Formats: sequence, structure tokens, C-alpha cells
Amino acid sequence: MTAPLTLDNVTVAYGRHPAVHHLSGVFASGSLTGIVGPNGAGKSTLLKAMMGYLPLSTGRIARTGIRAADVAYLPQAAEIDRSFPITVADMVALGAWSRFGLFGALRRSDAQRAVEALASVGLEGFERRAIGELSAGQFQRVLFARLLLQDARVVLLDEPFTAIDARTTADLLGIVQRWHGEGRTVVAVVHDLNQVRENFPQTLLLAREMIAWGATADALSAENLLKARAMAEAWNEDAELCTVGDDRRVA
Ligand SMILES: Nc1ncnc2c1ncn2[C@@H]1O[C@H](COP(=O)(O)OP(=O)(O)OP(=O)(O)O)[C@@H](O)[C@H]1O
Repeated sequence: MTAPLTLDNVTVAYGRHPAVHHLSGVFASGSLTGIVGPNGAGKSTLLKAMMGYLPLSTGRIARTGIRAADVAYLPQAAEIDRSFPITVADMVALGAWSRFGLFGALRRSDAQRAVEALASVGLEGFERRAIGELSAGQFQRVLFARLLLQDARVVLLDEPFTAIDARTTADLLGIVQRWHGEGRTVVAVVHDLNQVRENFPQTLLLAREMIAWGATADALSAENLLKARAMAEAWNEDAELCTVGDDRRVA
């Protein structure tokens, strides 16, 4: 099976402090993976590095058979500025930017798809509302509608169900399952272990270093979870980047 994203000895550091340490592995084509780990484990950092937003200190992230535009990313809600004066419809239509270009006009078919995407996340009739007026759950639905329009082969989600009620979570998990059924590769940072066990066949358990990566039941064994917790408790925030390897490539 091909792997659209391959990590080879990936280290990502802020200054000289490593947040992700010598991580290697593959996200197989069509896989649905939960990334799990304690606070500060490097989960968000890893997604940003996979998007090419952060430089690597060591190693390489290879994309195979996909272009940069084939990877969609949902940042943590806290990282999105909602004071920007934009309507729900325009926010969703932005998902099609890779087709119409930064300065191009939105095609009628994309505008129609934006309306359909909003309907499929349960927000029919919200098109003219300003994004700043929405509840956290409604806004997360809008962001999923934007991802639907983006139609990417690989979808990276950072804590998509945090601070979201049970019904919205169930609806958005339904969309994640739909993407999985369509053969897309989906990776999501998730804190709720039960959500991961019930919905994600693959898990990467991260504590700066990889603790486990594989079938969820194996990765989330009691022994691995204890190991992740012990590593988090032993973290020294002042530890410097180790000197293993100095190969710095992003493909
Ligand atoms: N912009 C930044 N500048 C400096 N250090 C950062 C920055 N962003 C994150 N870090 C540090 O990198 C480490 C990993 O952070 P990251 O946000 O990737 O963890 P996480 O696993 O996503 O945590 P959480 O579960 O709390 O969201 C932490 O020690 C954090 O303080």
C-alpha cells in the first residue's frame, strides 16, 4: 500500500528545544489515524511540520503521489481569528481556493458546492451569517464544510472535537468516517481515548518521541499509556536538541 506521507527521523524544535524527536513512520493511503499524547507531546507541532509550516531540525517528510494542495489542515480552534469580517458562505468557499486561485473568481459550481457542504454539516440557511456570530460548535461545522469543499486526499485535523457538544461531535465524526470510506487519508489529534478506540483504527501515541504507532488496541495498551505518562512527567523543558544526525530536508 502506498503512503502519501512518510516521516523519516523527523525532529522539530522551537529554538533548540525539541518538540518532536526523531520520529519515523508512515501514514498509509486511506488510513484513519488518531494522534494521542499528553499536553506538550508535540502533536500540534507534528501536524504543522507535515503542512510545511515549521522547519525540520533533522530528517525528512516525504509526500508521495500527492501535491501540497492535496493536504487539508484544520488548526486548533484557538488559533483561528474569528474577528475577521467574513460570511459563512465565503469562509466555506475559501476551501476551493486551490481551484480558483488567490485572485480568481469563485465558479458557480463552487458556490453551489459551498451551499451543499453547509447543508451536509447541518447549517442550511447560515450562508449570510458572519462567522463571529456563530457558537463554537457551529463554527467547527463551518470549518468542516470548508474541508468538504477542499476535497483533499489527505486531511489533518488538530483537536477537531474539543469543546464541542456530543451531537456536533457525532455529526463531525460521521464526516470523518465518510472521508475514510472514500479512501482519503485522515489524521486527527484527539484527547478522548474512547473516541479514538471507537473511531480510529490506527493510533500514533506520541510523547515527543514515538511511544507506539499501529493498530489502536495495541498502541493504546496500558503499558504504552503508562510509558507516555512517565515520559511527560520526566520532561525537561530546557533540554537542548540532541546532535543525532543533521540531515534537514523537507520534500
Ligand atoms: N510557537 C512555539 N514556540 C515555542 N515553543 C512552542 C511553540 N509551540 C509549541 N511549543 C512547545 O512545544 C512543545 C509541544 O507543543 P505542542 O503544541 O506541539 O504540543 P501538543 O501535544 O499539541 O499539546 P496539547 O495537547 O497541549 O495541545 C511544548 O513544550 C510547547 O510549549
